[in-house]
Amino acid sequence: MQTFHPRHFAIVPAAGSGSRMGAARPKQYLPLLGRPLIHHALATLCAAPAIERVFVVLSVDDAEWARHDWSGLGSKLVPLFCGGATRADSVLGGLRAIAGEAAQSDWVLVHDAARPCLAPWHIDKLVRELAQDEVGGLLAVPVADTLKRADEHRHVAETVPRDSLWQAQTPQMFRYVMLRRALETASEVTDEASAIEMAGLRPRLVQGDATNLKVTYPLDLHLAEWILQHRRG
Ligand SMILES: Nc1ccn([C@@H]2O[C@H](COP(=O)(O)OP(=O)(O)OP(=O)(O)O)[C@@H](O)[C@H]2O)c(=O)n1
Ligand SMILES: C[C@](O)(CO)[C@H](O)COP(=O)(O)O
Repeated sequence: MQTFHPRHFAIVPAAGSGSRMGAARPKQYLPLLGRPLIHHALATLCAAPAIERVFVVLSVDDAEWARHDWSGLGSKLVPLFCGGATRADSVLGGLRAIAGEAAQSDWVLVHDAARPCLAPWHIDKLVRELAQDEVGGLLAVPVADTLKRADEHRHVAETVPRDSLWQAQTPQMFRYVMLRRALETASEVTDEASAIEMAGLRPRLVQGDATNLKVTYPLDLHLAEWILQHRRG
């Protein structure tokens, strides 16, 4: 009997402006250890044996991609100039652009360009733990701090129980057709899992770790640099 093995594709949304970083150019192109920030996550994804192809979603008028040499990352890497106004629009644009290549039940791993410390073991764990899952899921870490909800004067209104609260990271891994349909109907979501939840499904939480941080503010660049410099293996 012939068995069908789903393939794994990566989509890397990289069409944001980095407004909270406040730099002169989008944060994905800021230098980090001598490379554009986005290079680090792309290198890890392109080197992952499980991943067939890595699609980078850039803004339609991105002028910076072509100024860098990506040839060292090999033939898996494909730029797509179809970013949208929001992260969700960019991911959906990428999914539509690869319609000819991805089969309905192939897996898609969506990973922020702004998370440069993605490691091979993050990808391996996600792919392994979700291999038999009906829905898919995401890397995440349990909340470690005590949580406060603020009132309008920035006084503590209440302490929020943190049991069962997790911080969502990327990659987030779902079947191609399920994710595309979910994003086509979802509104105002900040991650793929939210769109899947709105479709009535329950993504699985796969425990990651704090090193896979998102570079949002200037301090995060220093943290990312330190993590990459001190990483072993
Ligand atoms: N219209 C958008 C907005 C965001 N992103 C991407 O989504 C990821 C996570 O978003 P975020 O960290 O919020 O990036 P920015 O939108 O660039 O940052 P900011 O919100 O500070 O402007 C980033 O890799 C970013 O490039 C995207 O592809 N298209
Ligand atoms: C997808 C994400 O990285 C999960 O933490 C996040 O939601 C995207 O970041 P944003 O700052 O909300 O755009």
